[in-house]
Amino acid sequence: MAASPRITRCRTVDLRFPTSRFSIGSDAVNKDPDYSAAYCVLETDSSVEGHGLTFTLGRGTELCVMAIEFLSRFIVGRTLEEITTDMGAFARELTGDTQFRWLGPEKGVIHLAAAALVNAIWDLWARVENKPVWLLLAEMTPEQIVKCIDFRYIDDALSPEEALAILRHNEPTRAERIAFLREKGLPAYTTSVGWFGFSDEKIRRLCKEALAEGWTHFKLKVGGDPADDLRRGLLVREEIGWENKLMVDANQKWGVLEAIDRTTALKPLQPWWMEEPTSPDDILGHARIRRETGVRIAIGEHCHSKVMFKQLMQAGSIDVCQIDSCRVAGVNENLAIILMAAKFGIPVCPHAGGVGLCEYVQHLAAFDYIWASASLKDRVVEFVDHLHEHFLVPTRIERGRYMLPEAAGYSIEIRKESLQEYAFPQGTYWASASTTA
Ligand SMILES: C[C@H](O)[C@@H](O)CC(=O)C(=O)O
Repeated sequence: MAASPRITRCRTVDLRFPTSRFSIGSDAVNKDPDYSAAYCVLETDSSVEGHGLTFTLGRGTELCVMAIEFLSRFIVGRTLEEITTDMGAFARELTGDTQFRWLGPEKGVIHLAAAALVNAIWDLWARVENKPVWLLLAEMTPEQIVKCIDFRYIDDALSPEEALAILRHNEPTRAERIAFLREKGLPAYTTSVGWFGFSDEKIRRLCKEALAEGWTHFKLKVGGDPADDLRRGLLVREEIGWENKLMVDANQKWGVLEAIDRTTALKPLQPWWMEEPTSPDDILGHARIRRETGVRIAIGEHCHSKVMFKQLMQAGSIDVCQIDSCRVAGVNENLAIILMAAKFGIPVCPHAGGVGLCEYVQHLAAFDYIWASASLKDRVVEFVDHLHEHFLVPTRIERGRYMLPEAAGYSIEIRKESLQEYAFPQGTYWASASTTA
């Protein structure tokens, strides 16, 4: 058996992509954001590399790059086998260091950096095994999966024994779900029709095009003028009808009291969910909004740890669990969240609105179906049509469904040409932009 590759170096790239000028509800990103990512490549003493990234939105990416370089000291010099023999211990080592915890714990830039590195290890592992990450997970044993999870702060909600019971219950029928996914793919929804800044005509055109492509679930940004939110929502309803699903996303725009009023005011749209109506840290606030409006609440893209998700589930704050591939510390922590959601009977509808998030999260949604929930009921994976051309294995969407990749790895390797063009600030795009500024 070939020796396990030893990680010799972690290369990092600050990537910034000038995107079409869209905007979303929260003011923080209403100023012409550029999609961006802190990207890392784990070089090894073999020909195989591991690739990972953490998504950012235009500002501060260099801080994530610095944090990745800082944390990579835990990885460089070790063999893949040393790390993957106990992935749970590795995850705790990367996120639980007594000194790094003062930069968190398990939140902020240091946690985003851990996400990029953990995901890069999974990419490397899957490449060595010559499988996509979703299949690497699918072919593990329940015991191997549980060993990837650090239960320290969640065992009051999900114990290792409970996780094992869920996995062992679903193991006998695993093969049929793998076959189904390979044939039918994962149901998805589109966010691409309803960004702020789109004219009515553009929204109508995009809705018509999406319907023709087979989309049945549509997400609209809200959080602007109340009357205009409702007007735009009714416009989308005119185009998609009432049998298709419409979700609304406020991107943390309101305080709790206003969120209750604004969510209630949008009930004529029959929203399938209201997403991020208030601060993602406000667990009790989301419970109150859910209780007082009766509208399904979706949250997760800015929830920084499994502990946040645990509390949202325990407090009755959440109807839809929107995991994000690199907001928490990568695959390991998301396995914990997905299994917790399965225990609480909460559907996982992953967030994927950014650079590489779609490419990443299809693997995690497959894990949920194969091993955790064993159901696709009320489960849709987000899709946005941004920047897939920069990836060697871009997402493949057919009739509103993700068709799973068979290429080895985590689908996150970025083309060399894109790295050369959009590395910041030395990439050819930014070099020419600064000369013309
Ligand atoms: C701004 C990003 O594209 C994205 O994260 C927006 C968002 O909130 C989403 O749900 O997607």
